Amino acid sequence: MARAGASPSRKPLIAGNWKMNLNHLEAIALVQKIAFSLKPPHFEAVDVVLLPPFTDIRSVQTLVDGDKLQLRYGAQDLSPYPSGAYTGDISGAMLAKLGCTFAVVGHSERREYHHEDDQVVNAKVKAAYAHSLTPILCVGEPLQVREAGDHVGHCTDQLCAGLLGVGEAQAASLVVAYEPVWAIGTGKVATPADAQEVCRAIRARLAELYNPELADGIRVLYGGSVKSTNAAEIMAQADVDGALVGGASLDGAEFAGICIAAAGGPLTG
Ligand SMILES: O=C[C@H](O)COP(=O)(O)O
Repeated sequence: MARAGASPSRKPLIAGNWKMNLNHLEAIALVQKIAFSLKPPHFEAVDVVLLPPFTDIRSVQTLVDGDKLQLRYGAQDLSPYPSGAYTGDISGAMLAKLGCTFAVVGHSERREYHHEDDQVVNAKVKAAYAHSLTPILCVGEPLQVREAGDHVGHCTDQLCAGLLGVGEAQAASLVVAYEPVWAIGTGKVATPADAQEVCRAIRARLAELYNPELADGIRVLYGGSVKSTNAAEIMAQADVDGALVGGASLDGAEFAGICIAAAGGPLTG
């Protein structure tokens, strides 16, 4: 969807974070359904990124390569380390070899359940760049921070910490996702104005960290209970360039509906 004032480099992006759902056979079925539901003009208008569990990535790669699908894919996390004795971890190099082009970093579920602090998030951002993966850097406030009115500062502080030591050349390809923790998986979607307030503040902080032109080209997504029925109004906001979708990305028709909304609506003619 062409949004007034948005830089052309901010092509809308819809990313489906499957979280810990779907085995590799279920993954194949979902990718086929999404691919069937979207047509070439949609892909001209929106970038569609799938973020399966690690165990599904090879299957997704085979399908995307074999059927020449215009879908991109990536990982939900990566190790901050390049290789070695880190049991259970997956390196950026392994993901790049599987054709991944994106990696989520700093999702609130990693911060909460795996105790990932800003330093770890920053190391993972750098690990992603080291392997030519685009980090989708997640920031977002818990409910008590929102209720105290400190949500903007909380998110921009997380942004700065995540980008410590990241230079302009790398930051130019960054994707940021604003996900208020209270809106994730709860059905409590932020209002379009809530999303715009924080996404605009994120862009303003990026302009301070780097420069206004670079900030104007960076995609800032909203995430939290996005569905096909609310996607268009959220993405109509000036500083919201797409969505990081959780639950609704597990339903092929629903996820395709979100992508179509981001592409400007159903095809005509
Ligand atoms: O990564 C995705 C977000 O956590 C949003 O999840 P949700 O769409 O289920 O609320």
